[in-house]
Amino acid sequence: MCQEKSWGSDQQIWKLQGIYLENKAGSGVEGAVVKADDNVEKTEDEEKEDRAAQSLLNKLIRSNLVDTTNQVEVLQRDPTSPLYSVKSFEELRLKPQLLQGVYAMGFNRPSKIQENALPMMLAEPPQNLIAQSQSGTGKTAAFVLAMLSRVEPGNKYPQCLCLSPTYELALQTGKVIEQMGNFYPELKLAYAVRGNKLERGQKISEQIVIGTPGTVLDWCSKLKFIDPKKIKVFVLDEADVMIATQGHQDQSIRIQRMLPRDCQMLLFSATFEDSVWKFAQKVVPDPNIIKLKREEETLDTIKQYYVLCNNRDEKFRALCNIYGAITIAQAMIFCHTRKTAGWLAAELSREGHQVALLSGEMMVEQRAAVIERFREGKEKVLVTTNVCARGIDVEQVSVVINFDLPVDKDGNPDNETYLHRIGRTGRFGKRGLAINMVDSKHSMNILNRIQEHFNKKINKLDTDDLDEIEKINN
Ligand SMILES: Nc1ncnc2c1ncn2[C@@H]1O[C@H](COP(=O)(O)OP(=O)(O)OP(=O)(O)O)[C@@H](O)[C@H]1O
Repeated sequence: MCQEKSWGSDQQIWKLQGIYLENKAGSGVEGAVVKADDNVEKTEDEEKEDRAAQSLLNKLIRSNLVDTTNQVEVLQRDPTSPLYSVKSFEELRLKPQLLQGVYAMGFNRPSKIQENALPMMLAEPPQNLIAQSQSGTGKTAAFVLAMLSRVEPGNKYPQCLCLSPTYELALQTGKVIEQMGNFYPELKLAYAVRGNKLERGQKISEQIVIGTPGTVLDWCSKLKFIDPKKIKVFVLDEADVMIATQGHQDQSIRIQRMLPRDCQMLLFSATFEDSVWKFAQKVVPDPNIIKLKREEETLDTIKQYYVLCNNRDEKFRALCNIYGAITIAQAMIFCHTRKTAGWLAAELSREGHQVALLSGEMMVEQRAAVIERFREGKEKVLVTTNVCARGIDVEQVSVVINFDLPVDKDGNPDNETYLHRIGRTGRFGKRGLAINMVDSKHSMNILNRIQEHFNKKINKLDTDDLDEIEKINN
Protein backbone atom coordinates (compact mmCIF):
# COMPACT_ATOMS: atom_id res chain seq x y z
CA MET A 1 0.00 0.00 0.00
CA CYS A 2 0.97 3.54 -0.55
CA GLN A 3 2.03 5.21 2.67
CA GLU A 4 0.43 8.39 3.86
CA LYS A 5 0.93 11.14 6.40
CA SER A 6 1.46 9.03 9.48
CA TRP A 7 4.39 7.27 7.86
CA GLY A 8 7.09 9.68 8.87
CA SER A 9 10.67 9.07 9.85
CA ASP A 10 10.03 9.48 13.54
CA GLN A 11 9.70 5.82 14.34
CA GLN A 12 12.78 5.10 12.34
CA ILE A 13 14.90 7.65 14.13
CA TRP A 14 13.44 6.53 17.39
CA LYS A 15 14.45 2.99 16.56
CA LEU A 16 17.91 4.10 15.59
CA GLN A 17 18.20 6.01 18.82
CA GLY A 18 17.38 2.74 20.50
CA ILE A 19 20.45 1.25 18.93
CA TYR A 20 22.43 4.28 19.98
CA LEU A 21 21.29 3.87 23.54
CA GLU A 22 22.31 0.25 23.53
CA ASN A 23 25.66 1.14 22.12
CA LYS A 24 26.57 3.68 24.69
CA ALA A 25 25.43 1.68 27.69
CA GLY A 26 28.26 1.11 30.07
CA SER A 27 30.90 2.92 28.05
CA GLY A 28 30.86 6.08 30.19
CA VAL A 29 31.02 8.11 27.03
CA GLU A 30 27.94 9.24 25.16
CA GLY A 31 28.12 7.79 21.69
CA ALA A 32 29.22 4.57 20.10
CA VAL A 33 32.15 2.63 21.44
CA VAL A 34 35.07 3.07 19.13
CA LYS A 35 36.50 -0.16 17.89
CA ALA A 36 39.72 0.96 16.35
CA ASP A 37 42.10 -1.47 14.80
CA ASP A 38 45.37 -0.85 16.61
CA ASN A 39 47.46 -1.47 13.56
CA VAL A 40 45.59 0.72 11.17
CA GLU A 41 45.03 4.26 12.27
CA LYS A 42 42.65 5.47 9.69
CA THR A 43 42.30 9.19 9.17
CA GLU A 44 38.96 10.72 8.44
CA ASP A 45 40.41 12.09 5.24
CA GLU A 46 40.84 8.58 3.97
CA GLU A 47 37.16 8.02 4.22
CA LYS A 48 35.06 9.27 1.41
CA GLU A 49 32.92 12.09 2.59
CA ASP A 50 29.33 11.29 2.10
CA ARG A 51 27.46 14.37 1.00
CA ALA A 52 24.06 12.84 1.47
CA ALA A 53 24.92 11.86 5.04
CA GLN A 54 26.20 15.35 5.76
CA SER A 55 23.10 16.88 4.32
CA LEU A 56 20.88 14.61 6.39
CA LEU A 57 22.84 15.41 9.53
CA ASN A 58 22.36 19.12 8.86
CA LYS A 59 18.65 18.63 8.53
CA LEU A 60 18.37 16.52 11.64
CA ILE A 61 20.22 18.94 13.86
CA ARG A 62 18.94 22.18 12.40
CA SER A 63 16.21 23.80 14.42
CA ASN A 64 16.53 27.36 13.18
CA LEU A 65 17.24 29.38 10.12
CA VAL A 66 20.88 30.11 9.44
CA ASP A 67 21.45 33.77 10.08
CA THR A 68 22.62 35.70 7.06
CA THR A 69 23.19 39.32 6.30
CA ASN A 70 24.22 38.74 2.70
CA GLN A 71 22.08 40.02 -0.10
CA VAL A 72 20.25 37.73 -2.46
CA GLU A 73 21.32 37.87 -6.08
CA VAL A 74 18.42 37.54 -8.52
CA LEU A 75 18.66 36.92 -12.25
CA GLN A 76 15.31 37.16 -13.93
CA ARG A 77 14.45 35.35 -17.12
CA ASP A 78 12.53 38.40 -18.22
CA PRO A 79 14.47 41.39 -16.90
CA THR A 80 11.67 43.78 -17.85
CA SER A 81 9.14 42.18 -15.54
CA PRO A 82 8.93 43.74 -12.08
CA LEU A 83 10.89 42.08 -9.33
CA TYR A 84 8.71 41.22 -6.38
CA SER A 85 9.91 40.47 -2.94
CA VAL A 86 7.83 40.04 0.18
CA LYS A 87 8.47 40.85 3.80
CA SER A 88 5.51 38.93 5.19
CA PHE A 89 3.68 35.69 4.47
CA GLU A 90 0.36 37.59 4.26
CA GLU A 91 1.54 39.38 1.13
CA LEU A 92 1.68 36.03 -0.64
CA ARG A 93 -2.09 35.53 -0.35
CA LEU A 94 -1.68 31.94 0.66
CA LYS A 95 -4.65 29.70 1.29
CA PRO A 96 -5.70 30.21 4.94
CA GLN A 97 -4.91 26.57 5.82
CA LEU A 98 -1.38 27.05 4.56
CA LEU A 99 -0.83 30.34 6.34
CA GLN A 100 -2.00 28.59 9.47
CA GLY A 101 0.50 25.80 8.79
CA VAL A 102 3.32 28.27 8.30
CA TYR A 103 2.59 30.09 11.55
CA ALA A 104 2.13 26.83 13.42
CA MET A 105 5.69 25.99 12.41
CA GLY A 106 6.80 29.14 14.15
CA PHE A 107 7.71 31.09 11.02
CA ASN A 108 7.00 34.78 11.52
CA ARG A 109 8.31 36.11 8.26
CA PRO A 110 10.01 34.83 5.12
CA SER A 111 13.71 34.06 5.25
CA LYS A 112 16.13 35.98 3.03
CA ILE A 113 15.87 33.56 0.15
CA GLN A 114 12.13 33.09 0.62
CA GLU A 115 11.54 36.85 0.26
CA ASN A 116 12.43 36.57 -3.42
CA ALA A 117 11.86 32.91 -4.19
CA LEU A 118 8.29 32.66 -2.91
CA PRO A 119 6.72 35.41 -5.06
CA MET A 120 8.54 33.98 -8.06
CA MET A 121 7.41 30.43 -7.38
CA LEU A 122 3.81 31.44 -6.71
CA ALA A 123 3.51 33.81 -9.69
CA GLU A 124 1.01 33.26 -12.48
CA PRO A 125 1.81 31.99 -15.00
CA PRO A 126 4.20 29.69 -13.13
CA GLN A 127 7.91 30.42 -13.51
CA ASN A 128 10.88 28.12 -13.38
CA LEU A 129 13.57 28.63 -10.79
CA ILE A 130 17.09 27.56 -9.97
CA ALA A 131 18.01 28.54 -6.43
CA GLN A 132 21.23 28.15 -4.53
CA SER A 133 21.88 28.90 -0.89
CA GLN A 134 23.60 27.10 1.92
CA SER A 135 21.87 24.55 4.06
CA GLY A 136 19.46 25.99 6.60
CA THR A 137 18.42 29.11 4.74
CA GLY A 138 14.84 28.04 4.08
CA LYS A 139 14.85 26.40 0.65
CA THR A 140 12.88 23.31 1.66
CA ALA A 141 10.20 25.32 3.40
CA ALA A 142 9.93 27.51 0.28
CA PHE A 143 9.36 24.79 -2.26
CA VAL A 144 7.06 22.86 0.08
CA LEU A 145 4.90 25.95 0.33
CA ALA A 146 4.95 26.31 -3.45
CA MET A 147 3.86 22.71 -3.98
CA LEU A 148 1.11 22.92 -1.38
CA SER A 149 -0.17 26.15 -2.94
CA ARG A 150 -0.44 24.73 -6.43
CA VAL A 151 -2.20 21.48 -5.59
CA GLU A 152 -5.88 21.03 -6.36
CA PRO A 153 -7.05 18.84 -3.48
CA GLY A 154 -10.17 17.74 -5.37
CA ASN A 155 -8.07 16.05 -8.03
CA LYS A 156 -7.10 12.67 -6.72
CA TYR A 157 -3.92 12.12 -8.66
CA PRO A 158 -0.29 13.26 -8.36
CA GLN A 159 0.23 16.90 -9.32
CA CYS A 160 3.52 17.67 -7.61
CA LEU A 161 6.61 15.56 -7.89
CA CYS A 162 9.65 16.09 -5.70
CA LEU A 163 12.96 14.27 -6.17
CA SER A 164 15.37 13.78 -3.27
CA PRO A 165 18.78 12.10 -3.50
CA THR A 166 18.20 9.49 -0.81
CA TYR A 167 15.48 7.64 1.03
CA GLU A 168 16.32 9.40 4.29
CA LEU A 169 16.33 12.87 2.74
CA ALA A 170 13.00 12.15 1.07
CA LEU A 171 11.54 11.24 4.46
CA GLN A 172 12.85 14.47 5.97
CA THR A 173 11.29 16.61 3.26
CA GLY A 174 8.11 14.56 3.54
CA LYS A 175 7.99 15.50 7.19
CA VAL A 176 8.08 19.20 6.31
CA ILE A 177 5.23 18.68 3.82
CA GLU A 178 3.23 16.91 6.51
CA GLN A 179 3.88 19.66 9.04
CA MET A 180 3.11 22.52 6.73
CA GLY A 181 0.05 20.76 5.36
CA ASN A 182 -1.19 19.93 8.84
CA PHE A 183 -4.32 22.09 8.44
CA TYR A 184 -5.00 20.84 4.94
CA PRO A 185 -6.14 17.27 5.67
CA GLU A 186 -7.49 16.57 2.18
CA LEU A 187 -3.94 16.80 0.85
CA LYS A 188 -2.16 13.47 0.75
CA LEU A 189 1.43 12.55 0.26
CA ALA A 190 2.96 9.39 -1.19
CA TYR A 191 6.57 8.27 -0.82
CA ALA A 192 8.17 6.80 -3.93
CA VAL A 193 11.05 5.13 -2.14
CA ARG A 194 12.52 1.69 -2.11
CA GLY A 195 10.45 -0.81 -0.21
CA ASN A 196 7.19 1.01 -0.85
CA LYS A 197 5.56 -1.57 -3.07
CA LEU A 198 2.31 -1.02 -4.91
CA GLU A 199 0.25 -3.54 -6.83
CA ARG A 200 0.67 -3.53 -10.56
CA GLY A 201 -1.97 -1.55 -12.38
CA GLN A 202 -2.72 0.57 -9.32
CA LYS A 203 -2.88 4.36 -9.66
CA ILE A 204 -1.78 6.74 -6.99
CA SER A 205 -4.44 9.09 -5.63
CA GLU A 206 -2.13 11.23 -3.49
CA GLN A 207 -1.59 14.72 -4.89
CA ILE A 208 2.07 15.01 -3.91
CA VAL A 209 4.72 12.38 -4.51
CA ILE A 210 8.18 12.61 -3.02
CA GLY A 211 10.84 10.07 -3.77
CA THR A 212 14.21 9.06 -5.10
CA PRO A 213 14.95 9.22 -8.85
CA GLY A 214 15.08 5.45 -9.48
CA THR A 215 11.75 4.64 -7.87
CA VAL A 216 10.02 7.74 -9.25
CA LEU A 217 11.22 6.85 -12.73
CA ASP A 218 9.82 3.32 -12.35
CA TRP A 219 6.53 4.67 -11.05
CA CYS A 220 6.24 7.10 -13.97
CA SER A 221 7.35 4.81 -16.79
CA LYS A 222 7.55 1.07 -16.27
CA LEU A 223 4.90 0.71 -13.57
CA LYS A 224 2.72 3.68 -14.61
CA PHE A 225 1.52 4.42 -11.09
CA ILE A 226 1.91 8.12 -11.86
CA ASP A 227 0.79 9.91 -15.00
CA PRO A 228 3.70 12.33 -15.56
CA LYS A 229 1.62 14.40 -17.98
CA LYS A 230 -0.52 15.57 -15.07
CA ILE A 231 2.36 16.93 -13.03
CA LYS A 232 2.17 20.70 -12.49
CA VAL A 233 5.19 21.21 -10.23
CA PHE A 234 8.48 19.35 -10.45
CA VAL A 235 11.03 19.92 -7.68
CA LEU A 236 14.57 18.68 -7.77
CA ASP A 237 16.04 19.10 -4.32
CA GLU A 238 19.70 18.93 -3.28
CA ALA A 239 20.96 18.92 -6.85
CA ASP A 240 24.59 18.90 -5.70
CA VAL A 241 24.03 15.77 -3.64
CA MET A 242 21.94 14.28 -6.41
CA ILE A 243 24.63 14.41 -9.06
CA ALA A 244 27.19 12.93 -6.70
CA THR A 245 25.29 9.65 -6.96
CA GLN A 246 25.88 7.57 -10.05
CA GLY A 247 22.82 7.33 -12.25
CA HIS A 248 20.70 9.94 -10.49
CA GLN A 249 21.49 12.61 -13.02
CA ASP A 250 20.26 10.51 -15.97
CA GLN A 251 17.21 9.28 -14.12
CA SER A 252 16.24 12.83 -13.15
CA ILE A 253 16.59 14.00 -16.74
CA ARG A 254 14.51 11.08 -18.00
CA ILE A 255 11.75 11.94 -15.54
CA GLN A 256 11.89 15.61 -16.50
CA ARG A 257 11.48 14.72 -20.20
CA MET A 258 8.16 12.99 -19.46
CA LEU A 259 6.62 16.09 -17.89
CA PRO A 260 4.39 18.55 -19.77
CA ARG A 261 6.03 21.66 -21.19
CA ASP A 262 4.11 24.00 -18.92
CA CYS A 263 5.08 22.09 -15.76
CA GLN A 264 6.82 24.38 -13.30
CA MET A 265 10.40 23.21 -12.74
CA LEU A 266 12.25 24.14 -9.56
CA LEU A 267 15.79 23.14 -8.66
CA PHE A 268 17.62 23.69 -5.38
CA SER A 269 21.21 23.26 -4.39
CA ALA A 270 23.43 24.23 -1.49
CA THR A 271 26.44 24.70 -3.75
CA PHE A 272 26.83 25.76 -7.35
CA GLU A 273 29.91 24.23 -8.87
CA ASP A 274 30.09 23.85 -12.65
CA SER A 275 28.70 20.33 -12.75
CA VAL A 276 25.64 21.37 -10.76
CA TRP A 277 25.07 24.36 -12.99
CA LYS A 278 25.27 22.25 -16.16
CA PHE A 279 22.84 19.75 -14.72
CA ALA A 280 20.49 22.51 -13.57
CA GLN A 281 20.32 23.97 -17.04
CA LYS A 282 19.41 20.60 -18.52
CA VAL A 283 16.57 20.10 -16.07
CA VAL A 284 15.18 23.62 -15.79
CA PRO A 285 14.44 25.43 -19.05
CA ASP A 286 14.21 29.25 -19.06
CA PRO A 287 15.02 29.62 -15.40
CA ASN A 288 15.01 32.53 -13.04
CA ILE A 289 18.05 32.25 -10.83
CA ILE A 290 18.44 33.13 -7.18
CA LYS A 291 21.71 32.92 -5.30
CA LEU A 292 22.56 33.70 -1.73
CA LYS A 293 26.21 34.00 -0.81
CA ARG A 294 27.54 32.11 2.19
CA GLU A 295 28.11 34.06 5.36
CA GLU A 296 31.83 34.69 5.77
CA GLU A 297 33.45 33.18 8.81
CA THR A 298 35.91 35.29 10.69
CA LEU A 299 38.60 34.94 13.32
CA ASP A 300 38.25 38.56 14.43
CA THR A 301 36.32 37.88 17.62
CA ILE A 302 38.40 34.89 18.67
CA LYS A 303 41.37 34.70 21.00
CA GLN A 304 43.77 32.06 19.79
CA TYR A 305 46.43 30.28 21.82
CA TYR A 306 48.76 27.37 21.45
CA VAL A 307 50.22 25.03 24.04
CA LEU A 308 53.59 23.30 23.62
CA CYS A 309 53.70 19.63 24.57
CA ASN A 310 55.85 16.61 23.80
CA ASN A 311 53.28 13.89 23.30
CA ARG A 312 49.67 12.85 23.59
CA ASP A 313 49.76 12.36 27.36
CA GLU A 314 51.17 15.83 27.90
CA LYS A 315 48.47 17.26 25.71
CA PHE A 316 45.91 15.53 27.86
CA ARG A 317 47.47 16.91 31.07
CA ALA A 318 47.51 20.41 29.57
CA LEU A 319 43.85 20.01 28.77
CA CYS A 320 43.10 18.99 32.35
CA ASN A 321 45.02 22.02 33.63
CA ILE A 322 42.96 24.30 31.43
CA TYR A 323 39.79 22.72 32.75
CA GLY A 324 41.07 23.15 36.29
CA ALA A 325 41.71 26.85 35.81
CA ILE A 326 38.80 28.24 33.84
CA THR A 327 35.10 27.64 33.73
CA ILE A 328 34.17 26.27 30.36
CA ALA A 329 30.47 26.19 29.58
CA GLN A 330 30.86 23.84 26.67
CA ALA A 331 33.83 22.84 24.57
CA MET A 332 34.42 21.05 21.32
CA ILE A 333 37.64 19.10 21.01
CA PHE A 334 38.88 18.05 17.58
CA CYS A 335 41.11 15.04 16.99
CA HIS A 336 42.64 13.82 13.79
CA THR A 337 41.68 10.16 14.06
CA ARG A 338 38.81 8.19 15.45
CA LYS A 339 41.23 6.30 17.62
CA THR A 340 42.56 9.42 19.36
CA ALA A 341 39.04 10.75 19.73
CA GLY A 342 37.92 7.51 21.36
CA TRP A 343 40.92 7.46 23.68
CA LEU A 344 40.54 11.09 24.69
CA ALA A 345 36.82 10.76 25.34
CA ALA A 346 37.46 7.79 27.59
CA GLU A 347 40.26 9.59 29.49
CA LEU A 348 38.17 12.71 30.00
CA SER A 349 35.25 10.73 31.19
CA ARG A 350 37.54 8.91 33.65
CA GLU A 351 38.46 12.38 34.98
CA GLY A 352 34.79 12.94 35.70
CA HIS A 353 33.80 15.02 32.68
CA GLN A 354 30.49 14.48 30.95
CA VAL A 355 31.73 13.63 27.49
CA ALA A 356 30.00 13.14 24.16
CA LEU A 357 31.82 11.41 21.35
CA LEU A 358 31.11 11.76 17.65
CA SER A 359 32.76 9.16 15.53
CA GLY A 360 32.80 8.42 11.82
CA GLU A 361 31.40 4.95 12.17
CA MET A 362 28.21 6.15 13.84
CA MET A 363 25.09 6.35 11.75
CA VAL A 364 23.81 9.80 10.88
CA GLU A 365 20.85 9.49 13.21
CA GLN A 366 23.14 8.48 16.04
CA ARG A 367 25.36 11.47 15.37
CA ALA A 368 22.34 13.75 15.34
CA ALA A 369 21.22 12.34 18.68
CA VAL A 370 24.67 12.95 20.20
CA ILE A 371 24.73 16.52 18.89
CA GLU A 372 21.23 17.11 20.20
CA ARG A 373 22.18 15.95 23.70
CA PHE A 374 25.25 18.18 23.59
CA ARG A 375 23.13 21.12 22.50
CA GLU A 376 20.77 20.52 25.36
CA GLY A 377 23.77 20.70 27.66
CA LYS A 378 23.54 17.08 28.79
CA GLU A 379 27.24 16.76 28.02
CA LYS A 380 29.72 19.58 28.40
CA VAL A 381 32.50 18.31 26.17
CA LEU A 382 32.15 17.07 22.63
CA VAL A 383 35.12 15.10 21.31
CA THR A 384 35.03 14.64 17.58
CA THR A 385 36.92 14.08 14.39
CA ASN A 386 36.54 16.62 11.68
CA VAL A 387 34.12 15.07 9.23
CA CYS A 388 31.48 14.47 11.86
CA ALA A 389 31.32 17.97 13.16
CA ARG A 390 31.09 20.03 10.01
CA GLY A 391 28.29 22.50 10.18
CA ILE A 392 27.43 22.09 13.83
CA ASP A 393 26.44 25.32 15.53
CA VAL A 394 26.17 25.19 19.25
CA GLU A 395 25.68 28.60 20.78
CA GLN A 396 27.05 27.70 24.18
CA VAL A 397 30.39 26.48 22.83
CA SER A 398 32.83 28.96 24.25
CA VAL A 399 36.03 27.03 23.70
CA VAL A 400 37.34 25.04 20.77
CA ILE A 401 40.37 22.87 21.31
CA ASN A 402 42.41 21.47 18.47
CA PHE A 403 43.87 18.45 20.18
CA ASP A 404 45.35 17.80 16.75
CA LEU A 405 45.79 20.60 14.24
CA PRO A 406 43.82 20.25 11.03
CA VAL A 407 45.88 18.98 8.12
CA ASP A 408 44.90 17.79 4.67
CA LYS A 409 45.75 14.36 3.32
CA ASP A 410 49.20 15.52 2.24
CA GLY A 411 49.95 16.76 5.74
CA ASN A 412 49.67 20.46 4.88
CA PRO A 413 47.73 22.90 7.04
CA ASP A 414 44.02 22.79 6.32
CA ASN A 415 43.24 26.47 6.76
CA GLU A 416 39.65 26.20 5.70
CA THR A 417 38.92 23.56 8.30
CA TYR A 418 40.76 25.60 10.93
CA LEU A 419 38.55 28.58 10.19
CA HIS A 420 35.49 26.40 10.16
CA ARG A 421 36.25 24.82 13.54
CA ILE A 422 37.31 27.97 15.30
CA GLY A 423 34.98 30.36 13.52
CA ARG A 424 32.02 28.77 15.24
CA THR A 425 33.02 29.88 18.75
CA GLY A 426 32.94 33.57 18.03
CA ARG A 427 29.47 33.60 16.54
CA PHE A 428 26.36 35.29 17.79
CA GLY A 429 28.36 38.34 18.79
CA LYS A 430 30.25 36.45 21.50
CA ARG A 431 33.97 36.27 21.97
CA GLY A 432 35.46 32.86 21.51
CA LEU A 433 38.52 31.05 22.71
CA ALA A 434 40.58 28.63 20.65
CA ILE A 435 43.43 26.52 21.99
CA ASN A 436 45.77 24.57 19.75
CA MET A 437 47.86 21.67 21.02
CA VAL A 438 51.29 21.46 19.46
CA ASP A 439 53.30 18.28 20.07
CA SER A 440 56.15 18.25 17.52
CA LYS A 441 58.28 20.39 15.27
CA HIS A 442 56.00 19.40 12.46
CA SER A 443 52.86 20.58 14.21
CA MET A 444 54.61 23.83 15.24
CA ASN A 445 55.34 24.37 11.58
CA ILE A 446 51.68 23.76 10.73
CA LEU A 447 50.64 26.25 13.39
CA ASN A 448 53.02 28.88 12.05
CA ARG A 449 51.69 28.44 8.57
CA ILE A 450 48.11 28.78 9.79
CA GLN A 451 49.12 31.91 11.65
CA GLU A 452 50.68 33.36 8.52
CA HIS A 453 47.74 32.43 6.38
CA PHE A 454 45.25 34.32 8.50
CA ASN A 455 47.72 36.98 9.55
CA LYS A 456 46.44 36.67 13.11
CA LYS A 457 48.70 36.07 16.05
CA ILE A 458 48.32 32.85 17.99
CA ASN A 459 49.77 33.39 21.46
CA LYS A 460 51.68 30.87 23.50
CA LEU A 461 50.03 29.63 26.67
CA ASP A 462 51.83 28.01 29.56
CA THR A 463 49.38 25.51 30.97
CA ASP A 464 51.51 24.87 34.06
CA ASP A 465 50.89 28.46 35.12
CA LEU A 466 47.34 28.58 36.46
CA ASP A 467 47.34 32.37 36.78
CA GLU A 468 48.19 32.71 33.15
CA ILE A 469 45.39 30.36 32.10
CA GLU A 470 42.91 32.26 34.22
CA LYS A 471 43.84 35.46 32.42
CA ILE A 472 42.91 34.17 28.98
CA ASN A 473 39.31 33.87 29.94
CA ASN A 474 38.89 37.53 30.86
N1 LIG B 1 10.64 31.75 7.32
C1 LIG B 1 11.15 31.01 8.31
N2 LIG B 1 11.13 31.44 9.58
C2 LIG B 1 11.63 30.69 10.60
N3 LIG B 1 12.17 29.48 10.43
C3 LIG B 1 12.23 28.98 9.17
C4 LIG B 1 11.72 29.71 8.05
N4 LIG B 1 11.91 28.96 6.94
C5 LIG B 1 12.52 27.82 7.34
N5 LIG B 1 12.70 27.82 8.69
C6 LIG B 1 13.34 26.79 9.53
O1 LIG B 1 14.74 26.91 9.33
C7 LIG B 1 15.35 25.65 9.22
C8 LIG B 1 16.02 25.53 7.86
O2 LIG B 1 15.05 25.63 6.84
P1 LIG B 1 15.03 24.68 5.55
O3 LIG B 1 15.17 23.24 5.96
O4 LIG B 1 13.86 25.04 4.76
O5 LIG B 1 16.39 25.16 4.88
P2 LIG B 1 17.16 24.53 3.66
O6 LIG B 1 17.86 25.66 3.00
O7 LIG B 1 16.25 23.69 2.87
O8 LIG B 1 18.25 23.67 4.40
P3 LIG B 1 18.49 22.11 4.25
O9 LIG B 1 18.89 21.90 2.85
O10 LIG B 1 19.56 21.80 5.27
O11 LIG B 1 17.17 21.47 4.61
C9 LIG B 1 14.25 24.63 9.45
O12 LIG B 1 14.28 24.25 10.81
C10 LIG B 1 12.99 25.38 9.11
O13 LIG B 1 11.89 24.87 9.82
